[in-house]
Amino acid sequence: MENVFDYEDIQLIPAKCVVNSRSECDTSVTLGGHSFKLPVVPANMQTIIDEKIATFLAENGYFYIMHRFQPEKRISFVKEMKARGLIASISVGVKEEEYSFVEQVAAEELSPEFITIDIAHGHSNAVIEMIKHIKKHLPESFVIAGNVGTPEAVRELEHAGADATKVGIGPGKVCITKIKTGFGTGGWQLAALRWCAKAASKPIIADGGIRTHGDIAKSVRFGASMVMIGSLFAGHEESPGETIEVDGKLVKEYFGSASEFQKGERKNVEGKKMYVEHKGSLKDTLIEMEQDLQSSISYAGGDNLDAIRHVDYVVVKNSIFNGDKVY
Ligand SMILES: NC(=O)C1=CN([C@@H]2O[C@H](COP(=O)(O)OP(=O)(O)OC[C@H]3O[C@@H](n4cnc5c(N)ncnc54)[C@H](OP(=O)(O)O)[C@@H]3O)[C@@H](O)[C@H]2O)C=CC1
Ligand SMILES: Nc1nc2c(ncn2[C@@H]2O[C@H](COP(=O)(O)O)[C@@H](O)[C@H]2O)c(=O)[nH]1
Repeated sequence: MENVFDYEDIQLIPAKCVVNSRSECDTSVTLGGHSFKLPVVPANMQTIIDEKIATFLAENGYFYIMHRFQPEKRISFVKEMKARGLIASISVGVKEEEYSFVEQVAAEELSPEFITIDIAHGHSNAVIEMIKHIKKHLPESFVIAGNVGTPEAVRELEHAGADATKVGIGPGKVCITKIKTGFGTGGWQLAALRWCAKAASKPIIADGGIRTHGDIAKSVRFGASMVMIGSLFAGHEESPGETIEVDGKLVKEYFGSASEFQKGERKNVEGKKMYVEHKGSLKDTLIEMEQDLQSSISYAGGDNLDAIRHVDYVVVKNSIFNGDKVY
């Protein structure tokens, strides 16, 4: 790994515009045979998504991945989505009970369109075995496996049958893995994405570290088919996190899936809780993301996401914000 950089160190270089209006630019992406409005998916975390948000996203053409932290609700969730003609997209872990869960889903002939294997250290036999188990019992489901941070891991999970891999160990806003373990892609997530994408033969989902809408375009440039985002989606009216008032201002909680708040105990804690400013409706953020990405496409000199994948870039070490606050 010779070139190490992160989102804030990169600027994409504009190419001649070919559209008359940014509204001509198409931000849609295809994953698993389905087309989605944006290459963006809210993180499968309990303070980011719930059944109501998942339904809203599916009804409006956005990709979603439901979290796995209320395991008893997953079967009824899949049934409900199927009954409404919506895509079913759920998460699983790798513990013993998840094997029988997959078998139960198969026995009920539910076959969710997407299943994400969601663990911290995805380059493991536990994930490889779970990929094989899902592919055996639910061959129609598109399997996303992660998280990983190396080309070896991407290749191994793809070889085991994963249809996409999720890249990002430790770059998350509420992540403390890098501090507690010394490992991960925190601080060089964009370079890690590039490194992994070069090895991938299937789609890659960039996960964690997105702080601005421009970072979505940068992820696409460096090989992401889809971008998973937590903190930017926290704090909306609809967000499941608790709302509290601090100094007369409304804020909402956002906590890590490996935090004590998720786990209910202080064991192997690798996540923390923060409060984010209350920021209006999720719908408005999605619209703004789409407009900003349309603008990115126009700067890339094209009219769809593919244009971004081919633009030049410069590395401007830690200087692009020029002392400005991000927002
Ligand atoms: N993207 C990221 O950087 C990170 C994300 N997370 C998120 O936190 C949640 C909980 O993750 P996770 O703890 O993996 O899930 P689980 O608590 O479901 O653990 C999954 C299994 O993997 C084992 N395990 C966990 N970490 C390791 C490790 N480093 N080495 C070997 N075995 C391990 C666990 O056993 P045992 O607990 O006994 O070790 C358990 O059997 C997930 O949603 C995950 O995405 C967590 C950390 C980093
Ligand atoms: N190390 C940890 N990473 C976590 C935890 N909970 C979630 N995550 C990861 O963060 C991203 C979201 O990142 P953001 O920068 O957009 O906020 C999420 O998708 C997970 O991969 C955790 O407890 N510890």
